[in-house]
Amino acid sequence: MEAAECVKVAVNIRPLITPELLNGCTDCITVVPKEPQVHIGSHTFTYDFVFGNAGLPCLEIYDHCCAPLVDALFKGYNATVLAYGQTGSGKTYTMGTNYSGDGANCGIIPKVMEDIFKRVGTTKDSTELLIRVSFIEIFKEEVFDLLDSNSSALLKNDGAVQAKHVALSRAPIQIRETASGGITLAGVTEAEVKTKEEMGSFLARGSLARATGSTNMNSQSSRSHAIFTITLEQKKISSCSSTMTEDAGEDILCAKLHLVDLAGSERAKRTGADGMRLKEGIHINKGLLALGNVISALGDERKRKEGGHVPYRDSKLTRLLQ
Ligand SMILES: Nc1ncnc2c1ncn2[C@@H]1O[C@H](COP(=O)(O)OP(=O)(O)OP(=O)(O)O)[C@@H](O)[C@H]1O
Repeated sequence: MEAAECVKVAVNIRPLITPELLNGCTDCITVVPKEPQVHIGSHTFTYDFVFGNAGLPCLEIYDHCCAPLVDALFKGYNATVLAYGQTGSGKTYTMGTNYSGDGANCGIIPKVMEDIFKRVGTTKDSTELLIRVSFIEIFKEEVFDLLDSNSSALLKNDGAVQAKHVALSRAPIQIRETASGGITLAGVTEAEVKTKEEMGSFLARGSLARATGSTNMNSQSSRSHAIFTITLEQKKISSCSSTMTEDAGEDILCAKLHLVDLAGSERAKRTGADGMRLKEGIHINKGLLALGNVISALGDERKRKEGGHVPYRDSKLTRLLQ
């Protein structure tokens, strides 16, 4: 992959929602026709893609931004999709991390699942595949396992309210560094899945267990960064001559796709947050600042060439995505 292709930035403009229309809000973003460019007041911003409003149709986000990453996953490349934006801007909706398994959600993760299992169907005669998922959240700088089996047992009986309680009372997971410098999460659930439905059930279970709360700007605001990780291990079946082995020079090809729904950046004045919500907001903004610093350090070609410091250790979010 060319360096210039390593990071792509797309903006997805959501329509005004009912409470905003009732408050007399109007669109403040103008999309430049046929260009990936938007105007906000006197400022102009250019991205790789613009979806929604007068840009490309929202339904095409997956095809333009994520299908190439799923393709790369099957070729052994790691990739990350991050949804970043102000609280209430539509990150959870876009990623599909409010998945309930009823098929109504057309967010990015449900489409990734569909695409992966379509591809599995076409390679199963030549390749043995092992697919695992984990789903964690970083809430107030602590990492929690959204697929913790204790919470799933309670979920069956008591529904969402109980799930929220369990999510908050669980023991946090420790981040460990391996001898080779890799990052692992001690004891995190890594569930093996064989079908799209099975993967969907883990997404739905974790979505329900995630910490949410109400603020002035979003009645169902995510108070945590959520990371749904799909790990794909491929081993060629020896009787077949697979191009995979020739490409990678390895018998087993392993790659991860991280799908991240970040908590929204907030201004306490506008969210009306105080007490616990305010403390959550401070942690959220700190994590997002650390992420921004890491991305700028990586994006600075001169610093990168000089082997400049990348501040991964400034937050759990950046350590995990390291
Ligand atoms: N593309 C869209 N079309 C229609 N409604 C949308 C769209 N995107 C978001 N919404 C609606 O906007 C509201 C806020 O969306 P969402 O909860 O996804 O925001 P968020 O960025 O995840 O917020 P937070 O950071 O507070 O968690 C929800 O009611 C959601 O249903």
